[in-house]
Amino acid sequence: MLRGVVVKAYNSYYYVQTGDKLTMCTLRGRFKKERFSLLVGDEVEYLPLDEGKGVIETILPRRSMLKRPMVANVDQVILTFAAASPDPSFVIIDRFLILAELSQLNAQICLNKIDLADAAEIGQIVDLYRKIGYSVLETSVKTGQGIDELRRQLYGRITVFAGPSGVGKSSLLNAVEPGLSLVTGEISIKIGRGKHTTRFAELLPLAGGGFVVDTPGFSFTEFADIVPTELARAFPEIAAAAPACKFNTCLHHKEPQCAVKQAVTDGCIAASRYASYLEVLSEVQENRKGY
Ligand SMILES: Nc1nc2c(ncn2[C@@H]2O[C@H](COP(=O)(O)OP(=O)(O)OP(=O)(O)O)[C@@H](O)[C@H]2O)c(=O)[nH]1
Ligand SMILES: [Zn+2]
Repeated sequence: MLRGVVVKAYNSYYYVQTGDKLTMCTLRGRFKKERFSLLVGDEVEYLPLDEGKGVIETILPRRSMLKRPMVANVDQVILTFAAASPDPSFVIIDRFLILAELSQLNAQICLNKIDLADAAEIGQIVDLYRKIGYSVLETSVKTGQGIDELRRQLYGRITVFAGPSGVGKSSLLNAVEPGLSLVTGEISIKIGRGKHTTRFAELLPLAGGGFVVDTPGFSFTEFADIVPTELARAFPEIAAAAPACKFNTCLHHKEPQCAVKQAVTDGCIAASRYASYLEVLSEVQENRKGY
């Protein structure tokens, strides 16, 4: 029996990667009776047959599951932004972070095109997010800065790259591993019914082990599903301050004796983060009125 990771599901075959070998597997019949849905990212044990074929006998327990796209065992999302061209925006960074947090993904920030930016300005952004507890990697495909570190972050893990269009996601991946081309495109961060992608996710294996999820039009669970009182959970520093609010249903907006608003006044919570929180809160509240 061999062990591997399902990298692609197509025409009732599961393509299982073991080292640099790809095996075209079918699923043992009993799984079909159980209506078990095997996902890209699942770890399996299979019996190898002739001609690069095999039969999947065991599915190992899942560590995590991302719903849209359906991928098992995603270890991290690398939220990529540009230090310039397009200019970074706090609210866009925060929107991506909210979506990652609500999908319970371990989020890292990558600030690319660092060669184009003013160091002091970028330092402010980097410090703000590091203080909250996010890891921020500064990279440049042009000068090679941070590429080795990014490569180390990817090895041995299943990673989703996300971020606005044109920030350099494909370029970064190509710098990490020449020849690997990611089908990218802007994530839908619109409110309401998002676009559905019909193409299934696929895992791209990296030479040093680990995989990158190739997901065109990738969208996290959308804001539409959020209950207003749960939004604060997507902001680690707001969630940390909230227990000291007078009301346990506090939305940190108009309520009196709000510890979050106090922390913003004291400078403990960044004003830009609180502004992003309020912006998304009002969208979430507006959205729920339609139901
Ligand atoms: N100066 C500079 N330019 C970069 C860097 N990384 C990428 N670029 C350029 O930025 C442009 C966009 O890069 P892509 O890799 O296509 O961006 P993407 O995020 O994959 O874009 P989508 O496919 O639209 O999601 C290209 O012209 C790249 O050459 C960098 O570190 N520095
Ligand atoms: Zn409050």
